[in-house]
Amino acid sequence: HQTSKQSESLQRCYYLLNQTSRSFAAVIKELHPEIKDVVTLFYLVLRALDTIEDDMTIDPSIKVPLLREFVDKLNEKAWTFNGNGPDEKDRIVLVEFDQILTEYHKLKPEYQDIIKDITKKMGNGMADYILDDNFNLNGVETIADFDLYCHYVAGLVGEGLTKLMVLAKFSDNSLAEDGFKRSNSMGLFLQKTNIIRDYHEDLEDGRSFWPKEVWSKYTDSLPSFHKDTSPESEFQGLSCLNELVLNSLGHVKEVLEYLSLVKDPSSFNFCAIPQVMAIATLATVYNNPKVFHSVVKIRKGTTCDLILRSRTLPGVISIFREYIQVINHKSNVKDPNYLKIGIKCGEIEQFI
Ligand SMILES: O=C(O)CO[C@@H](C(=O)O)[C@@H](OCCCCCc1ccc2ccccc2c1)C(=O)NCCCCCc1ccc2ccccc2c1
Ligand SMILES: [Mg+2]
Ligand SMILES: [Mg+2]
Repeated sequence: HQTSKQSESLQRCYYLLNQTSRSFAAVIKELHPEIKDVVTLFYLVLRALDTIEDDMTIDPSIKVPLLREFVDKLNEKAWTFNGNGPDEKDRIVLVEFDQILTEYHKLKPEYQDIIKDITKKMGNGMADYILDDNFNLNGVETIADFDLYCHYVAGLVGEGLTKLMVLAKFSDNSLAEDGFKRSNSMGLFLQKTNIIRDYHEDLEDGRSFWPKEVWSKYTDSLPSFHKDTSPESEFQGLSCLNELVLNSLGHVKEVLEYLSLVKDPSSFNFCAIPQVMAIATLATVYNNPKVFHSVVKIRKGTTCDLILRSRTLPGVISIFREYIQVINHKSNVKDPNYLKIGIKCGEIEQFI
């Protein structure tokens, strides 16, 4: 008879999930049993790939081929990697990658194929955007680069999740019939919010994903927003930050359209909660000079309130409306993008 007890390796995978992402672990565990395991493995495989990308102690000449070939490890039975620096925060998912492989090989072939396809594209995309130690090679230069990099590391996750949910019959086929435009926006909204929020932390790690096409309008050197605390430099930094928030708001319409098409309640919560955290984070970082000196996070109490209110689409929409208002009211009339941000907020209010 079928025992309900999870295998040792599956239990270990849930341990690895909890160790590497409190926020996503909480929402993934909410999912229906039919897709909870495959989404957990999808997360762990991509987090392992990202742990290679994020590790600045791995030389680019090693890292680039490792990223491009990572997808081939999914054909192995027990591959592991111990080459991360000692301080790399999620190194455990690579050290214990054999546990993930054991469970990955038990998945239905069509689930394995979705994970493999996304992993291959993401690994090559990350490799295309590797910086060497003095910010050269092909960093994120233009706004098109910004969108493409975020497509590789987050938009593709949305695409893969949509394919998994449609295959498992937890979402309308219509989510997979827009060329994954809305799925892409789900990832870009989250990733762009993180990139804006992580300005200081990323520069400390020796990297940045803020597009040069934007920041070069406000400074000759991106670290100046942190180093130069003069009012003039702070004003330039805030104008740059606010322009990136404006760019991120361009995804809100498609995010809300996507959420309106997710029918299964557990899948809705899984999709809605990260987006609601993101709009709250965007409103908090908007016009906020603390971003240049620390990672600005939303308060714990706010998080609990947001989770409770985002169980239904009207609840999610009311949260977005509220934070769009916050951004509008925080706007500085001297900000070069003052009018554009007012228009964008107005457009979103019309739409919702
Ligand atoms: O190192 C870190 O802790 C942060 O790394 C960031 C970075 O390095 O840029 C960065 O790493 C990106 C590369 C690995 C992606 C791993 C991932 C994340 C969330 C998932 C959720 C469900 C299933 C699979 C998932 C896979 C990162 O984690 N950014 C957070 C935003 C990515 C959101 C992905 C995403 C996209 C669409 C979604 C739609 C619905 C629900 C969740 C969604 C989640
Ligand atoms: Mg990362
Ligand atoms: Mg990364």
